[in-house]
Amino acid sequence: MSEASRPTPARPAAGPRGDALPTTKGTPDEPVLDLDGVTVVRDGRALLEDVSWAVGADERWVVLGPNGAGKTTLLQIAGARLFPTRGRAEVLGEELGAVDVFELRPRIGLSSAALAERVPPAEKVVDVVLTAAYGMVGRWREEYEGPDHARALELLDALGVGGLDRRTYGTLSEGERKRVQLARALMADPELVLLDEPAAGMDLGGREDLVRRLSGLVADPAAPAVVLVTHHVEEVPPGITHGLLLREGRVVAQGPLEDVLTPAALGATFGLALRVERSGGRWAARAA
Ligand SMILES: Nc1ncnc2c1ncn2[C@@H]1O[C@H](COP(=O)(O)OP(=O)(O)OP(=O)(O)O)[C@@H](O)[C@H]1O
Repeated sequence: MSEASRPTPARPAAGPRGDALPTTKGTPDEPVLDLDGVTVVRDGRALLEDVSWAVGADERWVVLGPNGAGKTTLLQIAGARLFPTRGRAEVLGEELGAVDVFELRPRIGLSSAALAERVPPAEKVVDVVLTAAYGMVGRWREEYEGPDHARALELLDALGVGGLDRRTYGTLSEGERKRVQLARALMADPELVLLDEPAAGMDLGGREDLVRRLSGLVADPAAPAVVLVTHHVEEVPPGITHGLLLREGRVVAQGPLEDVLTPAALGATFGLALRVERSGGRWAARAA
């Protein structure tokens, strides 16, 4: 299945080896995301209500909220997969509704459950990553060049799944799939990286390893803007600079992370009294 009517190859840049995630930052000085009064209505119900939010090119955001808060819906707007019912959304300087989204999407690295479900189980792991260079899911008749193949292998390696490139996607564990999805999100040298619950389904060791690798990504000044969605403050990697809290489609709080991850704001978001602790750049929350 294809995301784009005409595949447009991206030009990935070579990056460092090892633990570092090879990425290159985009150029814009303007916000990579600029939402103004965004409302999304389905079946007469507002899934997002009057959301105004700007993400700068140097910022790394986490979006937190309970089940059904609208986090994925917000990421779908940010990924140019969904249009607002009301309000205005600019992604990478382009207004949704006034731009060809098929040209916009290859500039965005998206990792989401919806996209993952579209990967054919028989697809080779390296191809799951490679096809992102063409904005596609599922290999068809594209010709991939040597540097693209090398970059896909490099990304798989950097995410700790370097030995799985010849396996089929359907044979991977959930944690392995998450890593492959992340490699795919970074493949096309995106200007904006959107990660929807990247640690969901991972065991404790896998989660900690992923948080460490994501921390390396968000700490890299050369990396693009990142927006990470999660339910758990424990999954917020050190280096995340800003937070947005959502409840029932509305923004409860947004801003610098330390101002947002407070017991009051998190308590209002999740609907219970919380204790919040920070240690070594990591966060933890439990019922008070
Ligand atoms: N196409 C749709 N039509 C109607 N309702 C929808 C549609 N898509 C999502 N919803 C509803 O919108 C609400 C927000 O969904 P969304 O997936 O954005 O929440 P979320 O914060 O990502 O939730 P979770 O943490 O459980 O993944 C949910 O109640 C969901 O059932």
